[in-house]
Amino acid sequence: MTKVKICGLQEQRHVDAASRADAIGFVFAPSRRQVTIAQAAELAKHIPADTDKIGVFVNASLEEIEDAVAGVPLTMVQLHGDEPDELVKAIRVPVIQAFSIRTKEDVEQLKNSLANYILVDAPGTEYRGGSGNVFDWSLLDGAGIDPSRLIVAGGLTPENVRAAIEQTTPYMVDVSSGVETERQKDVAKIQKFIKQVKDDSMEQTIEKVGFFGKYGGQFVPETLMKAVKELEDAYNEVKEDPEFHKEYHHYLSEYVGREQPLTFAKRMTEAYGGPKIYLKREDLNHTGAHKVNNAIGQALLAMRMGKRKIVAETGAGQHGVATATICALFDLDCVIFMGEEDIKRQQLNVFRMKLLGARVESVTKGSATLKDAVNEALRYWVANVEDTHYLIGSALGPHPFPTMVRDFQSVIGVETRRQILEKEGRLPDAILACVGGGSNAIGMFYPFIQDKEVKLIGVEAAGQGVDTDKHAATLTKGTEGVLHGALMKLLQDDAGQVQEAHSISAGLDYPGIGPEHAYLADIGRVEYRSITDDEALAAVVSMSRLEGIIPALETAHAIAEAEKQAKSMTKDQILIICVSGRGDKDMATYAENLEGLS
Ligand SMILES: O=C(O)c1ccccc1NCC(=O)[C@H](O)[C@H](O)COP(=O)(O)O
Repeated sequence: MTKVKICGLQEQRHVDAASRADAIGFVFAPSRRQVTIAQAAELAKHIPADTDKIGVFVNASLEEIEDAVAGVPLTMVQLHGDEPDELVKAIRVPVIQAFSIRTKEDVEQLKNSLANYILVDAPGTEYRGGSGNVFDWSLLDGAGIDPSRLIVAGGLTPENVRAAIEQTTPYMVDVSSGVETERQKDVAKIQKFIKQVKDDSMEQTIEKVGFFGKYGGQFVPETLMKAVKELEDAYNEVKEDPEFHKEYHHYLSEYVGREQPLTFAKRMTEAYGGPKIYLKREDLNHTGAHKVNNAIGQALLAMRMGKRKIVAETGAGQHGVATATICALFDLDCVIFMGEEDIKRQQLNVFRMKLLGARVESVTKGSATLKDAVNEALRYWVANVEDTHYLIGSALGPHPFPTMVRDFQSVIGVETRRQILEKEGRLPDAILACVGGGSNAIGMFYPFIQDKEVKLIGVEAAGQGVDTDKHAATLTKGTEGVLHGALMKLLQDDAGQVQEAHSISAGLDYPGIGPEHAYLADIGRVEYRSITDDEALAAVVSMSRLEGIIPALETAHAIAEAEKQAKSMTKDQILIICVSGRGDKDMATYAENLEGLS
């Protein structure tokens, strides 16, 4: 597959956006994109170990180049000036030599280069490179350049890069200007460029606004349409705003306590007898679960929109607690809808929300669980839409909610990807996460979607068994239907009436599934399995005793499936489990169901 280099990066959020690129370029030559060695070194700390860090120079001395190679450290050097062969030979890391292409003669000349790689670019305008101009690719036709040495640059964009690859079949493509808006790097364009190169019809379908394949959309009443569109516009704006990202990451680090470790589970690894097992520790977040990653992002967005009132739903209470916490932090008015059944199961969290200043509204309609809480929260939003933001807790609801929640939760997968590369020097063989609405899972999976060698497994709640009427295994047993503003897979009867879901875990007790999961299941990129209540409870005991970590009931579903998966995996393989939350909230359920535990 053609590799991708994103050049001229100067900010952390752009490095994060390029986390799936094969190479990052730092410009040390005079340029508006110029960075110092210290700046590049700081950014390089967050670049995965297997991503090349390439320094771009124009007629620099060997000493200057060596300082940067050691200081960042750089894994390659790109020469964009008139550097002599002696310099190329003296550099101790692989060298890329850039050539401006105007004529066939220019192409002939570059063949004499002693560099490991040859970069073909349009002639510079303002500086020696990064001009944003395209050269005539047909000049390379039949030139006999070794494709394994060829890097194509010059005016590439997400729109033309596939055509460039088809025509020139290079080893790597390189872009700078084409992923910028008004001379600044643009997160969405960086991600789109990488997707276009690395794949494929799948991701292009995902990008169809508001839909994942056929799933998703905005199936909302007329009265909500204005609010949904307003939210969509506001989110599109903040996505590109460096100040917003800075603020978001500030709270993640200073308030939530990120980044969270990727812990090697030594005793689980030994006990399960298969692959090396790592745990992504979302349980260590302030408030005890992954939910807070999304709550902070959406609360900041609500304030940008001038809304200081928040409504949310909660199932297990984790999202309710996260939302109440963030509302206390930002002094926002907060009302949380929670099913009466869940209120009984999660007394401790109900009290936490109240202590934090939120109003908890009990929902008695329907099965009095998560689905009904979402219904009521949506109703409340319709009635109060002028000054209230609906802070949805999972990757559900009308567009832009599923995309927005996924993006805020992707911090899980972005960190995990970097951490496993640092620890093991390679990507894992399998990743598991529990799935209710699907927010921890999509946040974990999304940064790995293009890594086809990584098996992604979502674990649903089989309750008392998928062949009973007491389960929440939506992807195993569901059919297409609309719920809470989106087309998804649902548990429903022949008349289209939504059926009650069941799981011992309130957070998985939902009859639908986020639309992106429905799509990923259809195309086979993610495999979905299900685990019963009893299997989950057994996994709670197993993990508590093997690792000293008491998991949430939701998380326990992923752990139980990990034990099964481990049986068919080998010792040289790596498996990662997303520990979406800790078990404190479930103590009453554990005490009741694990009575007699010796
Ligand atoms: O980017 C610069 O400002 C720059 C200045 C001096 C020498 C090289 C420079 N950039 C190199 C690159 O960014 C890429 O190798 C390539 O030229 C990108 O071209 P484009 O996509 O057309 O911006």
